[in-house]
Amino acid sequence: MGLLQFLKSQFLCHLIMCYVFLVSGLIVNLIQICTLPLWLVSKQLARKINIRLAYCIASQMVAALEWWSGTECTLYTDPKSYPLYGKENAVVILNHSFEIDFLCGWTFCERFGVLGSSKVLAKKELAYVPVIGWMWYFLEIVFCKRKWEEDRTTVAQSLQKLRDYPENYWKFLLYCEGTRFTPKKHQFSMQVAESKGLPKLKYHLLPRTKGFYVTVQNLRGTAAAIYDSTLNFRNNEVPTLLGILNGKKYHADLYVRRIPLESVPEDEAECAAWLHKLYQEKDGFQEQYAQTGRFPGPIVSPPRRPWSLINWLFWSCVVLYPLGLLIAQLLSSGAVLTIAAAVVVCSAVSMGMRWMIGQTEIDKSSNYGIKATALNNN
Ligand SMILES: CC/C=C\C/C=C\C/C=C\C/C=C\C/C=C\C/C=C\CCC(=O)SCCNC(=O)CCNC(=O)[C@H](O)C(C)(C)COP(=O)(O)OP(=O)(O)OC[C@H]1O[C@@H](n2cnc3c(N)ncnc32)[C@H](O)[C@@H]1OP(=O)(O)O
Ligand SMILES: CCCCCCCC/C=C\CCCCCCCC(=O)OC[C@@H](O)COP(=O)(O)O
Repeated sequence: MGLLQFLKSQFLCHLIMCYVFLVSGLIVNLIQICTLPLWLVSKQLARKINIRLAYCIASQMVAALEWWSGTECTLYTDPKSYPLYGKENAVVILNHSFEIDFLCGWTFCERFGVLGSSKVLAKKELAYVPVIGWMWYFLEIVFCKRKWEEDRTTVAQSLQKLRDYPENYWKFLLYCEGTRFTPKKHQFSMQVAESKGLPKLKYHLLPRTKGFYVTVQNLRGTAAAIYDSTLNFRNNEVPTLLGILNGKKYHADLYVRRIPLESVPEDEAECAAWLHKLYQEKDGFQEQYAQTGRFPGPIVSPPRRPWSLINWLFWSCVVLYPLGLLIAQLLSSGAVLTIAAAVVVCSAVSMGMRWMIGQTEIDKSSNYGIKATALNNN
C-alpha cells in the first residue's frame, strides 16, 4: 500500500472530509434559506441561484468519487445520441442495485454540465436528511410517499411545476423498481410478476409503472427523450460510499439508450406494458454484461472535469481555516472542560455523518416491496 492510499484509509482524513461536507453543506443550506424572499420577486432567478448552490454540495460527493477514489466511469452509447446529452431535458431510467448508483448518475450529470439542475423522484424520507435533503427542497425535487393514493396528485403537481424550469438541461431520474434490489425483494416481486403473467426478471425487481406513466404524461412536450440507463460494476465489485471514502477505486459501466419520448404510448395500460418490455430488455443487457463483461455498443466516454475538484478545494479552504484557528486556540487555552466539550461535539458530528452514510446502505433498506400487503394488492 502506497503512502497516499494509506492516508486515504485513515479515519482522520474521513473526519476532515465529512466536516468539510457537513459545514459547507449547512452554509449552503443557510444561503438557500436566504433566497426564499427572492422566489416571490423572481422565481426563475431564485431557481438559477439554487442550481449553483446545489452544485456546491453535490459536486463534493462527485469529487470524492472521481478525484479521491479515482473511480472510472465508462459510457456505452450510440455516438449519434451522444451530442444531445446535457442539451435536452430527459427522463432517466436506472436500475437500483448499488449503494452508489445515484452518485454514478451524478457523475455523468457533472460531465454533461447538468449536475446542479438534475432531478429525481425520491422517497419522502430523504427530504429530512440534512444537507442533501434540505438542498433538494430548494431544487424542487419530486418526493413520493410510495402510497399511490397520496402520490397520484402530489407527484403530478410537482412535475407540472417543473415545466417552466429555466435551465432546460436537466435530467429527471426515475428508479422504476421503487426500492433497492435485495434477494428477498426480488423473490417477492417475481411472485407479483408471476401472478400478473409477466416474464420473470433475473437482475431487476418488477418495475412500478404508475410513477413512470405520471412522469411521461406530465413531461410530454418538456422532456425530449427517455434515457434508458443500465449500470454495472466490473469484476463483480460491490461499491459503497465508505469504500469511496477509503479511497477504493471502482470501475462503473453505464449503458445508455436514447428513446424519443413520443414513442412511449399515451394509454396507461400500453405505457405499463412498454415499461415491462423495457425492463426485460434491460435484463438482457445485464445478462450480456455477466457473460461478456461489457454492454452492447461503442464506448463514448466523457472525461471528468476539474470543476468538482476546484469547488471541493474552495470549500475546504473556507471551512478548514477557521477550524484550524479554533483548535489552536483551544489547545493553547488548556481549558480541559472546553476541550472535552469539543471532543463531544466532534463525536456527535461523526455519529451524525455515519447515520447519513447509512442512508445509502442496502442492508438498512426499507421494507417496501416485501410487505405482506404487496401481494394482496393484486
Ligand atoms: C447520459 C447520462 C445518462 C444518465 C445519467 C444517469 C443518471 C443521472 C440522472 C439524474 C440524477 C439525479 C439525481 C440523483 C440523486 C439522488 C437520487 C437518490 C435517491 C432517490 C431514489 C429513491 O428514493 S427511489 C424510491 C422512490 N421512487 C420510486 O418509488 C419511483 C418508482 N415508483 C413508482 O413509480 C410508484 O408507482 C409510486 C411511488 C408512484 C407509487 O407507489 P405505490 O407502491 O403506492 O403504488 P404502485 O402502483 O407502484 O404499487 C402497486 C402496484 O405494484 C404491484 N406490486 C405490489 N408489490 C409489488 C412488488 N413487490 N414489486 C412490484 N410490483 C408490486 C401491485 O400489484 C400494484 O400493481 P398495479 O398493476 O395495480 O399497478
Ligand atoms: C465529500 C465527501 C463527503 C462524504 C460524506 C458524504 C455523506 C453523504 C451522506 C448522505 C448522502 C445521502 C444521499 C442519499 C441518497 C440515497 C439514495 C438512495 O439510494 O436512496 C434509497 C432509495 O432510493 C430507496 O430506498 P430503499 O431501498 O427503499 O430503502
